Amino acid sequence: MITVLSGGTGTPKLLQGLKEVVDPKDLTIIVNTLENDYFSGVYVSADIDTVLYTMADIINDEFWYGVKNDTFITHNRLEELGCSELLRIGDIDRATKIQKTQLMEKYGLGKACEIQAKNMNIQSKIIPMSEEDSDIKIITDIGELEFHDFLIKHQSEPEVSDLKFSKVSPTEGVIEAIENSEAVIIGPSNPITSISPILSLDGVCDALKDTYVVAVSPIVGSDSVSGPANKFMKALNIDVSSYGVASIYEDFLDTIVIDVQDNDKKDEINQIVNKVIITNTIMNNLDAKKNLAEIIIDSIP
Ligand SMILES: C[C@H](OP(=O)(O)OP(=O)(O)OC[C@H]1O[C@@H](n2cnc3c(=O)[nH]c(N)nc32)[C@H](O)[C@@H]1O)C(=O)O
Ligand SMILES: O=c1nc2n(C[C@H](O)[C@H](O)[C@H](O)CO)c3cc(O)ccc3cc-2c(=O)[nH]1
Ligand SMILES: [Mg+2]
Repeated sequence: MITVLSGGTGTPKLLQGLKEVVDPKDLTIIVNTLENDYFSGVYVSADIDTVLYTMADIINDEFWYGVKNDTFITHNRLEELGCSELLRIGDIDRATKIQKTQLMEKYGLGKACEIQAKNMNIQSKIIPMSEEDSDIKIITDIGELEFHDFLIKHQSEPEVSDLKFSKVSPTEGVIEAIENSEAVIIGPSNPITSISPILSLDGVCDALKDTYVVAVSPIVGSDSVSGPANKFMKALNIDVSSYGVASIYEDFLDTIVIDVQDNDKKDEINQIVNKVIITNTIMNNLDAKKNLAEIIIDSIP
């Protein structure tokens, strides 16, 4: 069993490679839920839906959210009705979200994900990190912003001085998945708003210390490959580099995979992480995703 910790863009790219390299039924994916919220009366678990759609091969992988070739009839009509929604939710995507909302209210988010994964013929286990409501605020130079306001309305432009998120407890099965895994892969997701929320769950770090953990850095050079991870790390006075990423995970990390552009960082990272693998980590096509996945799997002792 291999467990993967995931957000909604970086790690899903890796998952497209991983599921070609290992049997999907040997994968358990623990997904960030910190930003989950209701939009237009529907529960949106953005990272979970991206992981579901990625594993079901229907993801819109231009944007890393929503279903490919979806229509936006309801989204556009809501706009005309003066009920414009912050997230551009497609019609097929909305159906999945409506069903998840109903299932969740009846059985909880964990069971809802299990039912939807089964309906999509997904062999891997997909577990939300928590079933509890959480909240994340971005403290910026224009005030305290909701995560999606910062990300979408303000296009991640404001300067960030801090982040605040609520503490939640792990979904049943999260700790057990880590304990029963021969390896845990921390994908190249945002270390602050996608991975750290999972690490902050009671029992996760201790469980990770007892298993083989390999992480892929989402930072290349002194910048994120995409998105605001660089701003969030800077706000928390963490070096915006693959070294900075290694320092976040160092208590339990066995191996880190960094990009060829970070060759000069190998020695300093080797001071805090046992093994440093240098390879191309820019996943622009399926071959690159499979290659990276193979290197990660081959690193498992
Ligand atoms: C908005 C975004 O959050 P989310 O959509 O949840 O995305 P993740 O946290 O899963 O990942 C964002 C993270 O991914 C890194 N990234 C993206 N593509 C690549 C790649 O090809 N290689 C690589 N090493 N990292 C990649 C990117 O730098 C981001 O930090 C968010 O928070 O950005
Ligand atoms: O930046 C955007 N992110 C959108 N996202 C992604 C969302 O902002 C995620 O929070 C980020 O990708 C970070 O995980 C959506 C996710 C969904 O599940 C459904 C619809 C959307 C729509 C948008 C959008 O219009 N713009
Ligand atoms: Mg996310």
